[in-house]
Amino acid sequence: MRALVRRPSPRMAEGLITHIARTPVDLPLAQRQWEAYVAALRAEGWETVEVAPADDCPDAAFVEDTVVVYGDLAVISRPGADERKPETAGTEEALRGLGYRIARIEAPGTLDGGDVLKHDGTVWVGLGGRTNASGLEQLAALLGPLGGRVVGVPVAKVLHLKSAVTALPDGTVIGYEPLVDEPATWDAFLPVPEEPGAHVVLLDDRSVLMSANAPRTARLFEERGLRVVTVDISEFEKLEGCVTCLSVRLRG
Ligand SMILES: NC(=O)NCCC[C@H](N)C(=O)O
Repeated sequence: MRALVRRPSPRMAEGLITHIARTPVDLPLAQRQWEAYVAALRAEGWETVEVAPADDCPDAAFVEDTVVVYGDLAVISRPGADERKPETAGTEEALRGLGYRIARIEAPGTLDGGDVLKHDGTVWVGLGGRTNASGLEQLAALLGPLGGRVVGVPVAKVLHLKSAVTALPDGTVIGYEPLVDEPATWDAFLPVPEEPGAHVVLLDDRSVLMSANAPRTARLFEERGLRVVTVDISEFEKLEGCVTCLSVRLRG
């Protein structure tokens, strides 16, 4: 099991914000938090592969947004924010080097990986923020032959679909309800009591990685029989990032 990561840019403090107010980022702390995030993945058995740094791109650490990986296919994204478009070249190079087939979202399509939630053959794509209808249609055409069924979901209250919802190993979709546009999209929707609790990275079929900033949600997951690993990512949360954005898991 491998995961792509990308170290934070020295310009990270200039990262984009859309829905929250800017508060100063502590860069040395962000760098330590990133190292600890990578160490947590490794401790859980994930080999981490670093995408070449993109130091001129303040948001480069949010590597998830640059690609959607499905089976042996890497769909290189076309980020909705122009500032982030140069981030994709390094991701493409890394995945080509790992042997993935490469496809690309082309203009006028835009799509951020953070808008794409996959579970068991269904691929929900958030529309309204960084991803547009053309990006969704292109992704659907690329994943359809591989068995991926793409479903559009409105996103207006937060940056990305996965800023609102993610899925537990059993497919239960979790979200902090005030920020979820249409909770009824999912049959198995579980509201969580804290905003940073809405994001999990699946480590294996009974373990999740989540922000240290959501202790009540962590207890809720433990009561459901999950093992919870926490990381402090406060400096990334100041830029609307969450645990999912900092890696791309490669399961193939
Ligand atoms: N997948 C994600 O949720 N990515 C977070 C990206 C945050 C970054 N500051 C941005 O606005 O693009």
